[in-house]
Amino acid sequence: MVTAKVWVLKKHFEGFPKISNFDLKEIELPNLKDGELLLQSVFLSVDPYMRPYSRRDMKEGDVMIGTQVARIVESKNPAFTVGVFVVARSGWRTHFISDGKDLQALPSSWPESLPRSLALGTIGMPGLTAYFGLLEVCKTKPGETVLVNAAAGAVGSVVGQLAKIWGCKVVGCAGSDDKVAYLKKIGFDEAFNYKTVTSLDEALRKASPDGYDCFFDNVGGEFASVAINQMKKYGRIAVCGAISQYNDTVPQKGPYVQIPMIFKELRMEGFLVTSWNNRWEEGLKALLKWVMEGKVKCHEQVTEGFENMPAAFIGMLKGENLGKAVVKV
Ligand SMILES: NC(=O)C1=CN([C@@H]2O[C@H](COP(=O)(O)OP(=O)(O)OC[C@H]3O[C@@H](n4cnc5c(N)ncnc54)[C@H](OP(=O)(O)O)[C@@H]3O)[C@@H](O)[C@H]2O)C=CC1
Ligand SMILES: O=C(O)CCC[C@H](O)\C=C/C=C/C=C/C(=O)C/C=C\CCCCCO
Repeated sequence: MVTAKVWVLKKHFEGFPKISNFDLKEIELPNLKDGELLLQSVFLSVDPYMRPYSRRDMKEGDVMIGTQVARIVESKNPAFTVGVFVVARSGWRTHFISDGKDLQALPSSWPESLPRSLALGTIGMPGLTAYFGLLEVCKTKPGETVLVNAAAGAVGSVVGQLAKIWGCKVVGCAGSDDKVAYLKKIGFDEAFNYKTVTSLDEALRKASPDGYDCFFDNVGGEFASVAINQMKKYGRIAVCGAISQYNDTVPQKGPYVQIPMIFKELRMEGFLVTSWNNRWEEGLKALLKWVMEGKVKCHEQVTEGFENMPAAFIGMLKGENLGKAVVKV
């Protein structure tokens, strides 16, 4: 019998998550039935969506939702062999049983030298979010100017690098000077710390006096309200996330955006990366190629130890991560 450790949502979040919202439990896993697999998590992801989705999809006592890179340690399913690594969506667990239907094998061309944790970040759902958000929502053209916030994060850092590959000028903002330095290192044309600028409006205008063709919005809120007024005519806004609001106890009341939307004939489109589920293989292949060619740089914020998952999650929401936040078990 294998004992799995799991993190459950003890109490729904009110405002910012706290360690006390979580409970660490042990579950004795049964012996495998025919067709089943036993897997051990090796890297687990902590993502912003977990905050809003927990209220929508979970009840207190449930195992926290999430994805992981896991290794098959026992198999009674001829389609899967021991030792193979997969991406699963089994939540915050050290070990779990699967029938194999919900597992995605890492691309067969995955080099041994490449950290498998990237399958949770740049060469995984966040990277795909950047890829499809830019390609299919922003529809960037060479020579255009792209703005991205939370730019040093899992999604934002890929947005900026893909926009550079696709011939754009890229402006990014992040919440620390170290992150701003990182953005410039990976090729952003302009970058600023939104927490320390005296005026967001001035900082955006200085970074791109002619305005922005595309705005890849990961943050929402006041930033988005200011940025929309600096969009060029016929600009496109990809509404990817609103992390500035996930932890609100009282909904923010931002200024209305209708007037610039109409006057500048903007297109603002919300999207979920799962809308392109049938093209994830295309995206992963492209992202893996760019990473191997050195055209897309990766950075991970690795927290050691399953017992530190809540702290890693809270830290990511507070901006303590540079690059994709993952937990190494
Ligand atoms: N639509 C979709 O399919 C998907 C949407 N998303 C969304 O994309 C966004 C980025 O996700 P991801 O790359 O995984 O996360 P990140 O790796 O970017 O980590 C979150 C970052 O958000 C920033 N942040 C947190 N709170 C605030 C705030 N109040 N104001 C401004 N910035 C804040 C912090 O960076 P900083 O130092 O810059 O403050 C923090 O590091 C999220 O909104 C997420 O929900 C992600 C995946 C799929
Ligand atoms: O199991 C699930 O459904 C989670 C799937 C996660 C998976 O890896 C794929 C997609 C992740 C999408 C992330 C989306 C965002 O981060 C956007 C977050 C919030 C938007 C508002 C949600 C409001 C819910 O009430």
